[in-house]
Amino acid sequence: MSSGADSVHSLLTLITESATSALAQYEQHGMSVPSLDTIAPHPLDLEEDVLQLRKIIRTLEAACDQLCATLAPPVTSIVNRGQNLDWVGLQVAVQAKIADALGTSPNGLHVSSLGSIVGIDPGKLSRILRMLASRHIFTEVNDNVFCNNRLSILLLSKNNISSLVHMNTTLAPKAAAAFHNNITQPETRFSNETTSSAFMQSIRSEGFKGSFYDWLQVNPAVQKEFAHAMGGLGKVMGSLSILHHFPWADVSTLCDVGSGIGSFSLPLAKSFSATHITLIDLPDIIEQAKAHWAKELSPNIHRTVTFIAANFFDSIPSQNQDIYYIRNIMHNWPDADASKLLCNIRSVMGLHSRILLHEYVLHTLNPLASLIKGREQAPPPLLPNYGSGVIRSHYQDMRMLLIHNAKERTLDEFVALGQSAGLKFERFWDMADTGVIEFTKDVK
Ligand SMILES: C[S@@+](CC[C@H](N)C(=O)[O-])C[C@H]1O[C@@H](n2cnc3c(N)ncnc32)[C@H](O)[C@@H]1O
Repeated sequence: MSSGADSVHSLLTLITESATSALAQYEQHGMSVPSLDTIAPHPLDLEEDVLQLRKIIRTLEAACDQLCATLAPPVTSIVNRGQNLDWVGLQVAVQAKIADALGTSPNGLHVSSLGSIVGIDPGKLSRILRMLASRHIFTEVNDNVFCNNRLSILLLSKNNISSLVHMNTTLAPKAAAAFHNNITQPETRFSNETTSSAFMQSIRSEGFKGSFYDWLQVNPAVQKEFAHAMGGLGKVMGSLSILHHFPWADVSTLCDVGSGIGSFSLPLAKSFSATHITLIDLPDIIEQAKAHWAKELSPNIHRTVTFIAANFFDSIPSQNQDIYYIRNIMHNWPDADASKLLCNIRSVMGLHSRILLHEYVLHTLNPLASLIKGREQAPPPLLPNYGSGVIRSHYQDMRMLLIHNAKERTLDEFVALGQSAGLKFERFWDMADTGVIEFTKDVK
C-alpha cells in the first residue's frame, strides 16, 4: 500500500494533467476558459458532445476531493459533508428568482434594493448569498452588493437547470425527513413498492396514495416544471454526447419510451432528419410534447413524428422499431416494474431492433472487479469508481430511493434485468457521467 505522501504526489500529477487537458479543450473551442465572474457562455458550454471534457473532469473532481480528504483534518472533512446547506440557499435563490432580479449588470445590486425586489429581509438575504458566493454561486462585488456569475446565471428562471435545482432542493429534502423511519419501520423497510417510498410516506398525511407519477398528475404545476427540469437533467448528465458516438445515420425508426417532452429525441430529430420518431408518454406529457415540438422544430423540416399517449406498463404501441431508446426511466422503477416494462418492449421488437438504456451506471469500489469492456478504469490512487468524479450518479441513486423506492443500477444489475426480460446484452457505451447499455432480443 502506498503512503499518504505518495498518494498526494500522484494526485497532484493527476490534477495538473487533467486541468491542463481541460484548458486545452476550452481553447480548442475558440477561446480560453472564462473566469468565474463571466456570465456569457463559452462555446464549449453550448456543445452537445462534451464527452472528452466530461472524462477529464471526472478525474479532476475525483483527484481534488481525494487530495483535500487526505490532507485536511478529518474533523473538518466529515463536518463539511454533514453540514452542507448549499441546497437551502439554492432553493431560496430559485424560488425568489434572485438571478432574474440581478440580471446581467456587472455592478450588481445592494441587498437592500435586491431584498425589496424579491421580498426578503436584506440582512437574511445577505447571509444566504454570501454562503452561496463562498461556493462560487453569485459574486459579492462590494460589501453586500451581489451580481450574477458563471454559475448563478444558470439559475435564471427561463433556464431548465433552475427547474432541476428547484425539483432537487424541494422533493428529496421533504422525503429525507421521513427516510430513517421509512427504512426501519416494519411496514416499509423491506418494501420495493414505489408507492411506499419515503416521499410518498411524507405526503400520506395529505391523504394521497399512489406513486410519484400519480401524484404529479394531480399537481399539474409541478408536473410541468418536472418535464422542463428533465431537459436540464439531460444537460447535467451530458447525455446528448451519444448523438455524436452512436451510428444514428443507420437508424430509420426510433421510439422514445417515456419520452417526456422529447429532451433527447428533439435534438436527435434536428440532427438526423430522416429518422422517423415516435414519442410515448402519459397523456398530459404528450400534450406538452406536441406543443414543445411545434414551437421548437422549424416548420421547414419536413418530417413525421408520432405522439402516442400510453401507459408503458400496459403495452408499447409501436412495433418493429430500429431503436427503443429509454432515458432516465429504469431508475424510477423497482426491478419488478422495470422488468415488466422491458418485457413489454421485447414483445414488440423485431429481430433487428435494439434497446438503448441511457442512465447513470454505478460501479462498486471493488478494486478487483473485472474490467467492463467499454469502460475506462480510474487511474490509481483514485477510487476504482472515480469517487467524487461520479458523485452525481450516487446522489441521484439516493434521490431515486427517497422518491420512488427505486435505484440507479450497476452494469451487472442492468444485464440481469435485461436477461429477466429475455434480452441479450450487446454493448456498454461509456459516456463519462452516464452509460448506454445496448440490448437485442434474445431468441435462444
Ligand atoms: C424521469 S422522466 C424522463 C423523461 C425523458 N426520458 C428524459 O430523459 O428527458 C420519466 C418519464 O416517464 C414518464 N412516465 C412515468 N410513468 C409512465 C407510464 N406508466 N407510462 C408512460 N410514461 C410514463 C413520465 O411522464 C416522465 O416523462
